[in-house]
Amino acid sequence: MADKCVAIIPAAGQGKRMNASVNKQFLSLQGMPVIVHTLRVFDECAAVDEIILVAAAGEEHLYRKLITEYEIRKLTGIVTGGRERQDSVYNGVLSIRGDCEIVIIHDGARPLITQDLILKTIAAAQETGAAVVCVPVKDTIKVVGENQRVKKTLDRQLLWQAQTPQAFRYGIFIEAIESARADRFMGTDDTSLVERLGGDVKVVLGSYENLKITTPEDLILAEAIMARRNKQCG
Ligand SMILES: Nc1ccn([C@@H]2O[C@H](COP(=O)(O)OP(=O)(O)OP(=O)(O)O)[C@@H](O)[C@H]2O)c(=O)n1
Ligand SMILES: C[C@](O)(CO)[C@H](O)COP(=O)(O)O
Repeated sequence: MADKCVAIIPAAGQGKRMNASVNKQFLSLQGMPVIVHTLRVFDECAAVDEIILVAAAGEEHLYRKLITEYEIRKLTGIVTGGRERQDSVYNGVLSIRGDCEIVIIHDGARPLITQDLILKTIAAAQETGAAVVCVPVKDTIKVVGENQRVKKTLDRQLLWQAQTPQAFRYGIFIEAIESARADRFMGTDDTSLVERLGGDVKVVLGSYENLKITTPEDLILAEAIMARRNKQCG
Protein backbone atom coordinates (compact mmCIF):
# COMPACT_ATOMS: atom_id res chain seq x y z
CA MET A 1 0.00 0.00 0.00
CA ALA A 2 1.21 3.54 -0.76
CA ASP A 3 2.44 5.72 2.11
CA LYS A 4 -0.32 7.85 3.58
CA CYS A 5 0.47 11.49 2.84
CA VAL A 6 -1.00 14.51 4.60
CA ALA A 7 -0.57 18.02 3.17
CA ILE A 8 -0.32 20.97 5.55
CA ILE A 9 -1.12 24.34 3.95
CA PRO A 10 -0.13 27.30 6.16
CA ALA A 11 -2.29 30.30 5.21
CA ALA A 12 -2.36 32.15 8.53
CA GLY A 13 0.09 34.98 7.81
CA GLN A 14 -0.72 38.67 7.84
CA GLY A 15 0.61 39.39 4.35
CA LYS A 16 2.04 42.73 5.49
CA ARG A 17 4.34 43.06 2.47
CA MET A 18 1.37 42.64 0.13
CA ASN A 19 -0.23 45.73 1.63
CA ALA A 20 -3.73 44.62 0.57
CA SER A 21 -7.04 45.30 2.31
CA VAL A 22 -7.73 41.54 2.63
CA ASN A 23 -5.57 38.53 3.43
CA LYS A 24 -3.54 37.91 0.23
CA GLN A 25 -4.80 34.32 0.12
CA PHE A 26 -8.28 35.67 -0.72
CA LEU A 27 -7.10 37.91 -3.58
CA SER A 28 -8.36 36.94 -7.00
CA LEU A 29 -6.08 35.25 -9.51
CA GLN A 30 -7.72 34.59 -12.89
CA GLY A 31 -11.11 34.94 -11.19
CA MET A 32 -10.50 32.51 -8.31
CA PRO A 33 -9.00 33.13 -4.84
CA VAL A 34 -5.26 32.43 -4.55
CA ILE A 35 -5.85 29.79 -1.85
CA VAL A 36 -8.32 27.87 -4.01
CA HIS A 37 -5.71 27.51 -6.76
CA THR A 38 -3.27 26.11 -4.19
CA LEU A 39 -5.78 23.73 -2.60
CA ARG A 40 -7.07 22.43 -5.95
CA VAL A 41 -3.64 21.21 -7.07
CA PHE A 42 -3.24 19.20 -3.83
CA ASP A 43 -6.85 18.00 -3.96
CA GLU A 44 -6.32 16.62 -7.45
CA CYS A 45 -2.96 15.00 -6.70
CA ALA A 46 -3.30 11.21 -6.41
CA ALA A 47 -0.41 10.91 -3.92
CA VAL A 48 -2.06 13.25 -1.38
CA ASP A 49 -4.62 11.64 0.95
CA GLU A 50 -5.61 14.52 3.23
CA ILE A 51 -5.25 18.29 3.42
CA ILE A 52 -5.10 20.37 6.60
CA LEU A 53 -5.41 24.12 6.18
CA VAL A 54 -3.96 26.51 8.75
CA ALA A 55 -5.96 29.75 9.01
CA ALA A 56 -5.51 32.99 10.93
CA ALA A 57 -7.72 33.30 14.01
CA GLY A 58 -11.11 34.65 12.97
CA GLU A 59 -10.72 33.70 9.30
CA GLU A 60 -11.57 30.00 9.60
CA HIS A 61 -15.19 30.54 8.51
CA LEU A 62 -14.08 32.37 5.34
CA TYR A 63 -11.99 29.36 4.32
CA ARG A 64 -14.81 26.97 5.24
CA LYS A 65 -17.09 28.81 2.79
CA LEU A 66 -14.52 28.54 -0.01
CA ILE A 67 -13.93 24.83 0.68
CA THR A 68 -17.66 24.18 0.26
CA GLU A 69 -18.07 26.46 -2.75
CA TYR A 70 -15.10 25.00 -4.64
CA GLU A 71 -15.66 21.42 -3.41
CA ILE A 72 -12.22 20.67 -1.99
CA ARG A 73 -12.80 17.00 -1.15
CA LYS A 74 -9.64 16.00 0.73
CA LEU A 75 -9.73 18.73 3.36
CA THR A 76 -10.02 17.09 6.78
CA GLY A 77 -9.38 20.07 9.04
CA ILE A 78 -8.96 23.80 9.41
CA VAL A 79 -6.79 24.70 12.37
CA THR A 80 -5.85 28.08 13.78
CA GLY A 81 -2.34 29.36 13.07
CA GLY A 82 0.26 30.93 15.32
CA ARG A 83 2.43 34.02 15.46
CA GLU A 84 5.19 32.80 13.13
CA ARG A 85 4.91 30.49 10.13
CA GLN A 86 6.67 27.74 12.11
CA ASP A 87 4.00 27.99 14.84
CA SER A 88 1.30 27.62 12.21
CA VAL A 89 2.99 24.57 10.71
CA TYR A 90 3.32 23.10 14.21
CA ASN A 91 -0.41 23.49 14.86
CA GLY A 92 -1.14 21.88 11.52
CA VAL A 93 1.13 18.89 12.07
CA LEU A 94 -0.15 18.33 15.62
CA SER A 95 -3.69 18.10 14.30
CA ILE A 96 -2.94 15.08 12.11
CA ARG A 97 -5.08 12.14 13.22
CA GLY A 98 -4.45 8.47 12.49
CA ASP A 99 -1.64 7.04 10.37
CA CYS A 100 0.66 9.36 8.46
CA GLU A 101 3.89 8.34 6.78
CA ILE A 102 4.61 11.48 4.76
CA VAL A 103 3.85 15.10 5.59
CA ILE A 104 4.13 17.68 2.82
CA ILE A 105 4.06 21.38 3.67
CA HIS A 106 3.19 24.06 1.13
CA ASP A 107 2.59 27.81 1.47
CA GLY A 108 -1.01 28.82 0.80
CA ALA A 109 0.48 31.82 -1.01
CA ARG A 110 2.19 29.70 -3.72
CA PRO A 111 -0.74 29.06 -6.08
CA LEU A 112 1.36 28.14 -9.14
CA ILE A 113 2.45 24.79 -7.72
CA THR A 114 2.09 21.80 -10.06
CA GLN A 115 1.21 18.18 -9.42
CA ASP A 116 4.51 17.13 -10.97
CA LEU A 117 6.46 19.07 -8.33
CA ILE A 118 4.33 17.65 -5.51
CA LEU A 119 4.96 14.09 -6.72
CA LYS A 120 8.72 14.67 -7.08
CA THR A 121 8.93 16.15 -3.57
CA ILE A 122 7.05 13.25 -1.99
CA ALA A 123 9.26 10.73 -3.83
CA ALA A 124 12.42 12.51 -2.63
CA ALA A 125 11.19 12.51 0.99
CA GLN A 126 10.42 8.80 0.74
CA GLU A 127 14.03 8.30 -0.35
CA THR A 128 15.97 10.44 2.16
CA GLY A 129 13.46 11.44 4.84
CA ALA A 130 13.32 15.14 3.97
CA ALA A 131 13.09 17.13 0.74
CA VAL A 132 12.92 20.77 -0.29
CA VAL A 133 12.06 22.34 -3.61
CA CYS A 134 14.71 24.88 -4.65
CA VAL A 135 15.79 26.88 -7.67
CA PRO A 136 19.33 28.11 -8.39
CA VAL A 137 19.84 31.76 -7.49
CA LYS A 138 19.90 33.93 -10.63
CA ASP A 139 21.47 37.08 -9.24
CA THR A 140 24.82 37.73 -7.60
CA ILE A 141 24.38 37.78 -3.81
CA LYS A 142 26.35 40.20 -1.62
CA VAL A 143 26.74 40.14 2.14
CA VAL A 144 26.23 43.72 3.30
CA GLY A 145 27.37 45.13 6.63
CA GLU A 146 27.01 48.42 8.44
CA ASN A 147 26.58 51.69 6.52
CA GLN A 148 25.59 49.69 3.47
CA ARG A 149 29.13 48.49 2.84
CA VAL A 150 29.65 45.23 0.95
CA LYS A 151 31.47 42.65 3.08
CA LYS A 152 31.73 39.93 0.46
CA THR A 153 30.24 38.31 -2.62
CA LEU A 154 29.06 34.74 -2.19
CA ASP A 155 29.84 31.92 -4.62
CA ARG A 156 26.64 31.68 -6.65
CA GLN A 157 27.32 28.07 -7.65
CA LEU A 158 26.45 27.10 -4.06
CA LEU A 159 23.31 29.20 -3.67
CA TRP A 160 19.76 27.95 -4.14
CA GLN A 161 16.49 29.62 -3.21
CA ALA A 162 14.16 27.50 -1.08
CA GLN A 163 10.49 27.26 -2.02
CA THR A 164 7.74 24.96 -0.90
CA PRO A 165 6.62 22.17 -1.02
CA GLN A 166 8.91 20.62 1.57
CA ALA A 167 8.17 17.02 2.53
CA PHE A 168 9.23 14.65 5.30
CA ARG A 169 8.80 11.26 6.78
CA TYR A 170 6.38 12.08 9.60
CA GLY A 171 8.61 10.92 12.49
CA ILE A 172 11.60 12.91 11.23
CA PHE A 173 9.58 16.12 11.03
CA ILE A 174 7.92 15.72 14.42
CA GLU A 175 11.29 15.20 16.08
CA ALA A 176 12.76 18.24 14.27
CA ILE A 177 9.93 20.66 15.05
CA GLU A 178 9.64 19.55 18.70
CA SER A 179 13.41 19.98 19.09
CA ALA A 180 13.29 23.45 17.48
CA ARG A 181 10.55 24.50 19.90
CA ALA A 182 12.47 23.14 22.90
CA ASP A 183 15.56 25.10 21.80
CA ARG A 184 13.53 28.19 20.83
CA PHE A 185 14.91 27.92 17.31
CA MET A 186 12.81 29.64 14.67
CA GLY A 187 13.52 28.69 11.07
CA THR A 188 12.25 30.52 8.02
CA ASP A 189 11.48 27.24 6.28
CA ASP A 190 10.69 23.67 7.33
CA THR A 191 13.72 21.68 6.21
CA SER A 192 16.05 23.97 8.20
CA LEU A 193 14.64 22.27 11.31
CA VAL A 194 15.87 18.90 10.06
CA GLU A 195 19.18 20.36 8.83
CA ARG A 196 20.03 21.60 12.32
CA LEU A 197 19.76 18.03 13.63
CA GLY A 198 22.13 16.81 10.91
CA GLY A 199 19.39 15.17 8.84
CA ASP A 200 19.71 14.32 5.16
CA VAL A 201 17.74 16.82 3.06
CA LYS A 202 17.35 16.25 -0.66
CA VAL A 203 16.93 19.16 -3.07
CA VAL A 204 14.27 18.85 -5.74
CA LEU A 205 14.74 21.16 -8.72
CA GLY A 206 11.76 23.53 -8.69
CA SER A 207 10.43 26.14 -11.06
CA TYR A 208 10.81 29.92 -11.12
CA GLU A 209 7.06 29.95 -11.81
CA ASN A 210 6.33 28.54 -8.34
CA LEU A 211 6.52 32.00 -6.85
CA LYS A 212 5.18 33.13 -3.51
CA ILE A 213 2.67 36.00 -3.61
CA THR A 214 4.62 38.29 -1.31
CA THR A 215 4.53 41.81 -2.81
CA PRO A 216 2.02 43.34 -5.30
CA GLU A 217 4.16 42.70 -8.40
CA ASP A 218 4.09 38.95 -7.63
CA LEU A 219 0.34 38.97 -8.30
CA ILE A 220 0.88 40.61 -11.71
CA LEU A 221 3.43 37.93 -12.61
CA ALA A 222 1.21 35.14 -11.30
CA GLU A 223 -1.71 36.47 -13.41
CA ALA A 224 0.45 36.36 -16.53
CA ILE A 225 1.70 32.83 -15.84
CA MET A 226 -1.77 31.55 -14.99
CA ALA A 227 -3.26 33.20 -18.11
CA ARG A 228 -0.62 31.50 -20.29
CA ARG A 229 -1.31 28.13 -18.62
CA ASN A 230 -5.08 28.51 -19.12
CA LYS A 231 -4.54 29.38 -22.79
CA GLN A 232 -2.32 26.31 -23.28
CA CYS A 233 -4.99 24.12 -21.68
CA GLY A 234 -7.66 25.08 -24.02
N1 LIG B 1 2.22 33.14 11.23
C1 LIG B 1 2.16 32.72 9.96
C2 LIG B 1 2.92 33.36 8.94
C3 LIG B 1 2.81 32.89 7.63
N2 LIG B 1 1.97 31.87 7.35
C4 LIG B 1 1.80 31.43 5.96
O1 LIG B 1 3.02 30.98 5.42
C5 LIG B 1 3.10 31.27 4.04
C6 LIG B 1 4.40 31.99 3.71
O2 LIG B 1 4.47 33.20 4.44
P1 LIG B 1 4.57 34.64 3.75
O3 LIG B 1 4.13 34.61 2.35
O4 LIG B 1 5.86 35.20 4.01
O5 LIG B 1 3.33 35.34 4.42
P2 LIG B 1 3.17 36.42 5.50
O6 LIG B 1 3.91 36.09 6.75
O7 LIG B 1 1.70 36.53 5.57
O8 LIG B 1 3.80 37.73 4.80
P3 LIG B 1 4.37 39.06 5.49
O9 LIG B 1 5.71 38.69 6.05
O10 LIG B 1 4.45 40.00 4.32
O11 LIG B 1 3.39 39.51 6.54
C7 LIG B 1 1.87 32.11 3.67
O12 LIG B 1 0.98 31.33 2.93
C8 LIG B 1 1.35 32.56 5.02
O13 LIG B 1 -0.05 32.75 5.06
C9 LIG B 1 1.25 31.24 8.36
O14 LIG B 1 0.51 30.29 8.09
N3 LIG B 1 1.36 31.68 9.64
C1 LIG C 1 9.08 28.60 3.41
C2 LIG C 1 9.35 29.65 2.38
O1 LIG C 1 8.34 29.66 1.41
C3 LIG C 1 10.63 29.34 1.68
O2 LIG C 1 10.89 30.31 0.72
C4 LIG C 1 9.47 31.02 3.00
O3 LIG C 1 10.62 31.08 3.77
C5 LIG C 1 8.29 31.42 3.83
O4 LIG C 1 8.02 32.77 3.78
P1 LIG C 1 8.82 34.02 4.39
O5 LIG C 1 8.92 34.99 3.25
O6 LIG C 1 10.15 33.57 4.87
O7 LIG C 1 7.96 34.54 5.49
